[in-house]
Amino acid sequence: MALIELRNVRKVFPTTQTPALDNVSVTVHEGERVAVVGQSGSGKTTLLNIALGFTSATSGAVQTADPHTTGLVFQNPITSLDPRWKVCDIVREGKSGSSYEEVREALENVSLDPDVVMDRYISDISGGQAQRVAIARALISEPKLLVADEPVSAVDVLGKQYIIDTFQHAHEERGLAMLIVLHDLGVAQKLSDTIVVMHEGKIVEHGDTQQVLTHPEHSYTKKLIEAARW
Ligand SMILES: Nc1ncnc2c1ncn2[C@@H]1O[C@H](COP(=O)(O)OP(=O)(O)OP(=O)(O)O)[C@@H](O)[C@H]1O
Repeated sequence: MALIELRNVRKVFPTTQTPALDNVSVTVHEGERVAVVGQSGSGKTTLLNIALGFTSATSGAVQTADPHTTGLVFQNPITSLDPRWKVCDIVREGKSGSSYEEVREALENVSLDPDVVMDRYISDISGGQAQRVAIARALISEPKLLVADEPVSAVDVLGKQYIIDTFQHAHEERGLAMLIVLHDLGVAQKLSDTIVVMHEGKIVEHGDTQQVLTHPEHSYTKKLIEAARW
């Protein structure tokens, strides 16, 4: 069953002439992990916003994610989380009626020490820690699907590994499906079954992640892989 489906989607923002998305088709099936990669401005965030129903498509067919079974992680944890809230309240917000123990466990699952961070304000933790708090909030309700925009961008190498482990664990244990925007092809390789390569609003390559990354067909994908070696 499809959790998200975009078919031949086109998006033209009123203020710009060039389409942000041009004939884009992406499906996320139950238990499937789909990574969207491409350089800045290629349309990745627009694709997520349409998949979530936050932005409407100019044309094409869209089955949006079910908000009741979807966890969300936005691009910038510092601006997407209210700095006046405590960590424990942010995480609790992810599941109404969640207990103290559940909040502690959700923080432990992203390798944050609840004793250290629970009562801190978002303004008093690092960007990388805030990103992990956002992930704890998204996963506390054990959603079927995770939609995330650059969830590892603000974290250091170790933090990145913790997050990869958390996502992998949720996928293996309970079949978490994902639609995830990533800059880092190495992370995409570890975290996705299917990869979508975007360039200037178009999908230039789309298929099995290992196949695409080891045998890219499009020159743009080859360039991205080449650039990632540095
Ligand atoms: N609200 C908007 N109004 C007008 N143009 C927009 C709007 N949002 C995005 N765009 C344009 O659509 C194109 C795709 O933007 P989008 O944010 O989807 O790219 P992206 O791949 O997510 O980039 P990044 O990696 O920098 O987040 C860009 O040219 C951008 O300027």
